[in-house]
Amino acid sequence: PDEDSADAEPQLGDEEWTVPVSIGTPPQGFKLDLDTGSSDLWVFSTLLSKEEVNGQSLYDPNKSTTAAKMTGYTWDCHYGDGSFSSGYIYQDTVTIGGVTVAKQPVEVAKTVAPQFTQDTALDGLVGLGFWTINTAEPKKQKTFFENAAPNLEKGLFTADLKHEAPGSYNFGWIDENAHASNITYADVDSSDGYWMWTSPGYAVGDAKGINKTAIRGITDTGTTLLLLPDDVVDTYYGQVDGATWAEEWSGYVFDCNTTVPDFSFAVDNGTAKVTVPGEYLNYAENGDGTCYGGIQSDYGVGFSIFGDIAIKSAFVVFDQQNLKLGWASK
Ligand SMILES: O=C(CNCCc1c[nH]c2ccccc12)Nc1scc(-c2ccccc2)c1C(=O)NCc1ccccc1
Repeated sequence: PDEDSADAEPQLGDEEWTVPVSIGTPPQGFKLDLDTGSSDLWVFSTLLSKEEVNGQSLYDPNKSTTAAKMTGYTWDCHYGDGSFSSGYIYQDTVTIGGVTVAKQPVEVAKTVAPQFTQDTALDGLVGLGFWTINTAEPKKQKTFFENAAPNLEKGLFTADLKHEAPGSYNFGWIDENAHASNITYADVDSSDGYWMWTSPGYAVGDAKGINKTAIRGITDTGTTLLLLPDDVVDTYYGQVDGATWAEEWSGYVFDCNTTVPDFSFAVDNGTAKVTVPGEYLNYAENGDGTCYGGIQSDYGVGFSIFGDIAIKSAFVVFDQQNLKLGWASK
């Protein structure tokens, strides 16, 4: 049934993907970033001061006959890049990819960080992590997916992001035409509120065997890059001619003409693996002839982050019912 599918438009050179979301009655339309690394659904709103808005669409609860203020409720998000957003909460009807949730907590922004004001490509986020890291006070609220799941055929959603091309998210079903290989599943540990799993190892370039080292990390559509443990990062860049850690860019950079090797990570006992093409790992030009790597260190995070660069290299199943994460090539 293809009614439960949302097209994801790539923005800003694959920095993020947004999907069309409608909120309220009559429906107000927004471009929201589906984010498996957080659990708040928040949107730019008419409560924001003019200086904090830069063309984004603003949700106006007063114009929605189905909006109901959650009196006394607030929310307050802070992200690892130092960005933040906060405000009040209304319940309203939310539709994404043909799936509608009535009375979904919609966190309306009263304050947003400059990073969001400057990001004209998005009007907010749809958290698709677990409710345990939702920031609503005095009581945490469920995500759009957690509220929708009971009415879906299967308690799962899939991400099929593509390199510099529209991708798609499906809710409740797996599109067998969207993936080439069998789907290999890993166990999910949701105790920290993330889609946390452990890859048994990795390989650089076309190396046949894998370096058996556990990489514990989250699968996070809201983070652009692939943040990995220092030993893995050093081994990878050891095979990139001229790559160095540059203070001024606070990350690994290399000459833009450098041929960058693929990076593969294993799934399950290493039977299956996902290969990130070298092309995706030359992430951005710094403007001085050097390019910024798509693989960087996860130092200070506490776990690794399999961000968009990894996700767009595969067809990914987020199975909330069975706490499994499925990876397939496409
Ligand atoms: O927050 C999310 C997912 N939502 C992002 C929403 C968002 C935040 N600015 C945005 C800007 C545009 C669109 C979405 C977002 N994932 C996680 S789990 C742990 C960390 C973390 C903790 C400590 C240190 C580092 C990361 C992050 C993190 O901060 N990622 C973003 C990032 C990671 C690295 C560099 C930049 C950003």
